Amino acid sequence: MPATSIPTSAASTFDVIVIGSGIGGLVSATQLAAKGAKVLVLESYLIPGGSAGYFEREGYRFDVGASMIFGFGTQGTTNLLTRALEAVNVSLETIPDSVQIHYHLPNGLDLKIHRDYEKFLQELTANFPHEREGIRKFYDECWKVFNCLNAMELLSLEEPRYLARVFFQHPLACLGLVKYLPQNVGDIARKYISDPQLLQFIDMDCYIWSVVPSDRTPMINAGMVFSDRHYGGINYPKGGVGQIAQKLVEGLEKVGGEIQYKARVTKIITENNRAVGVELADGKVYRAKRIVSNATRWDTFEKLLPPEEMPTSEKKWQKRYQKSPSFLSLHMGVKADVLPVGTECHHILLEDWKNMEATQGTIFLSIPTLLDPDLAPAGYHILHAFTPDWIENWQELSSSEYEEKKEAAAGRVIERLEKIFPGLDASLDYLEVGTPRTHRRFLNREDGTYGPIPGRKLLGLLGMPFNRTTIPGLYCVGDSTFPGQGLNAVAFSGFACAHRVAVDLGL
Ligand SMILES: NC(=O)c1ccc[n+]([C@@H]2O[C@H](COP(=O)([O-])OP(=O)(O)OC[C@H]3O[C@@H](n4cnc5c(N)ncnc54)[C@H](O)[C@@H]3O)[C@@H](O)[C@H]2O)c1
Ligand SMILES: CC(C)=CCC/C(C)=C/C=C/C(C)=C/C=C/C(C)=C/C=C/C=C(C)/C=C/C=C(C)/C=C/C=C(\C)CCC=C(C)C
Repeated sequence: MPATSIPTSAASTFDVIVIGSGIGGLVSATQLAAKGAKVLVLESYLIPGGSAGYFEREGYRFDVGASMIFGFGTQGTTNLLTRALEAVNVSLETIPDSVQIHYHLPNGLDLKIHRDYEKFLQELTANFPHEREGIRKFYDECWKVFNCLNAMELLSLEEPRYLARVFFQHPLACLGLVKYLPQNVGDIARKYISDPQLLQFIDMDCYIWSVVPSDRTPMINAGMVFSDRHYGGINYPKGGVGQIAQKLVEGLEKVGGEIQYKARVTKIITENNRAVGVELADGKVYRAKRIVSNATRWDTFEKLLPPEEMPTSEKKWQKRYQKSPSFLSLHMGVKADVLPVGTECHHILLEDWKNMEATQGTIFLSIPTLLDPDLAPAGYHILHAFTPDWIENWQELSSSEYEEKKEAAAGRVIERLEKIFPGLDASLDYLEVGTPRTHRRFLNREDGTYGPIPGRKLLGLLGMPFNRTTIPGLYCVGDSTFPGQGLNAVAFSGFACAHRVAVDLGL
């Protein structure tokens, strides 16, 4: 790779530069700053958080992405968001949700995932009484994975001394994880369950967070999600999801780290094939001993580095994993009386199983104001509906065609939601529609993707890369690293990345 010379006078030097302030980037930055590293975070947008950011309109505070948050438990080791905040002496008030999801599925299958595990099993079993034993065996096996994870300190799997230590401290838990790392949920579910509709339900229970059915969803991740929803539970941060990033930044600055906004990195600078600095859109240059990219792997290796020099390992990864769809999002403000008493915060709507993975098939709906009413004016609620969609469907349109297409698509989503909330359309006070183009523009994510998904059935999590890259000095963090999408998942990647970088820096 050709060396780029950096005028030393224009360059400031740090131990670590983190490109992007998504939760993966911020956890990594705070961990490193807390260990004494001189850290600079460069964020292209005006506020931190990335897909866990927020925006305000007419008295409403909307979460940019999903409002269903894992990782805020109080016990064990898997409550990584709680731990990340604690590490920099900050905390957040959270509001527990007693139901993870209310499913509205084909053939009248209507059920809730209760925080209470036994209550959830009872409700599922009431719908599939002939599968009573299989249901318990399957979900109990997910607990085995979770219990292994929840027994040990979660750090970098690329650090041999840590691996030796956890193996010595928790040999059975480690061997349990080694067993599950190459497995997918679907294969385990099929060991115990044969009812096709119940298997479809388990596909959906995976799809809503992994964006793929159970046979392509890693068992380790399902063990986390299917158990932690009952153990640590789903807890909403008071003030909105955006508070998580705001607090992490507060903590980062408290321990001496620095963040700059409107600082778009356009280039990772290499010298003798080693990452040594970054260049911003305004021409500024910063140097650091280590560079951590919280941009997606596609953005990192195709835009921030010369695509023609992409390492072979990345090319191979791109063959195994593809970009998931992005979303069409409707951010709505509605009159409160449209929601019947007892409405849950999160809903999934699908009318026909064959559309589960289709474009604008499954509808995800969050109503965070049921947990934190202060996010909307008195007497109103926020409804955030989103449904998978692809960038290709929204390109090459004139601005009037784009607006018309958004309006028509939003109309269809609202019409479908009327089945759960009759009168929704008439109760609308505010509506803003985002498309894959919006996600690409504001989140800086190639094609607005939600993250990587296996292009075909893979061996569980074994194919997901850790944080080091083949370019010395360059690391990746966030959802295109092990273990993938989800705030608690990218928080893990942040801990792991910081651990590996800290060891490499001798901290
Ligand atoms: N309920 C939930 O679990 C929930 C809610 C919201 C988000 N999420 C998850 O969060 C994950 C994403 O987290 P993440 O840590 O991978 O990152 P992210 O994509 O959310 O954030 C990356 C940040 O990097 C910035 N950035 C990108 N390129 C840049 C550049 N060249 N220069 C400067 N800044 C740049 C972006 O502006 C963004 O703020 C997703 O998997 C998503 O599902 C989950
Ligand atoms: C030593 C030896 C021998 C060995 C070793 C072994 C080991 C130790 C291993 C280990 C492993 C590990 C650590 C792993 C880890 C993992 C993890 C952490 C994972 C995690 C995961 C998580 C997840 C996946 C999460 C997710 C979530 C999500 C995505 C969410 C989302 C949501 C949404 C979208 C929403 C929906 C909505 C509605 C419904 C509305």
